[in-house]
Amino acid sequence: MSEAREVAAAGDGRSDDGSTGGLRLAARGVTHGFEGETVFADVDLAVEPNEVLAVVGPSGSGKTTLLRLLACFEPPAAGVVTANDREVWAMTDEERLRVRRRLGMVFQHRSLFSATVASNAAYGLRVRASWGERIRAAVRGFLGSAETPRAAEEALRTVGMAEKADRHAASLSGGEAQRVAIARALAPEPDVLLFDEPTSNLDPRNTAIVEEAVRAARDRGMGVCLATHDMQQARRVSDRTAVLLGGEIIECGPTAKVFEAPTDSRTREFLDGELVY
Ligand SMILES: Nc1ncnc2c1ncn2[C@@H]1O[C@H](COP(=O)(O)OP(=O)(O)OP(=O)(O)O)[C@@H](O)[C@H]1O
Repeated sequence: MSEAREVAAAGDGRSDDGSTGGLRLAARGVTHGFEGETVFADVDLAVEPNEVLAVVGPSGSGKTTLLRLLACFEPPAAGVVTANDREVWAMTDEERLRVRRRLGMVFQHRSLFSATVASNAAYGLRVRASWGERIRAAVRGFLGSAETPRAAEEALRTVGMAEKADRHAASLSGGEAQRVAIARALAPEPDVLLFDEPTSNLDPRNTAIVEEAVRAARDRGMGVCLATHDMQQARRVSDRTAVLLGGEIIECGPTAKVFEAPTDSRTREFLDGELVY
């Protein structure tokens, strides 16, 4: 069976000719916690193609934990995570890996590799390349970053880091490293982006650059799940907002509606900064 057919048979959203359709990632009745303590229970949430979904909530409410479950890092304690309606933890390791390769992720404790900016940005492209491409690239010196693939270059340009492509990652400021981590996630054109506080280290100008990159990714058809405690950021970039509070999603809907006419009184209090957890 060809790889395209195998993938189509796995039902992860790629069509028979190998082209990609959208990927819908969802948590269904998900409960998770640590050391006997429940962080959240019975969470339902889906990241649709072509949308930015913001997950907002106070520190410690479980935003990172939820993103890690959607990223298939670990199975939930209860409930299921699905990719195009297939339970990811019922898939074979190979099928799940294919789903993960369709995700672009930036987590708070991101770490760049000890290599140049260009090599970091090209990482996802190297991982996704077929063995034949990898061998040809290695022969051309691509793996040693002698050449930056166009998609990596483009992603670096998107976050304003193209001029620093030859710099070593260790020499970057925190904000620059953050932007390179974002370029690394964007370069392979994933179907879904999972961004955990992607602008926490950035000044207003660079925050605006990243927010524009998020909108552009959405406009190219990607689904973006953005965890943030910056309410104004959620308002500026997201199409839908989910409020994670007190161990549950208390509200999820169009961003304008959540901000202007929330159905749960705790949402209003949280947005107004009156609810302290
Ligand atoms: N690996 C772990 N082991 C034990 N407890 C954990 C682990 N990861 C997270 N927690 C706990 O789970 C809860 C939720 O953490 P999480 O990082 O998901 O919250 P968050 O909403 O992303 O917070 P922040 O906005 O501060 O990043 C916290 O109480 C945290 O201490």
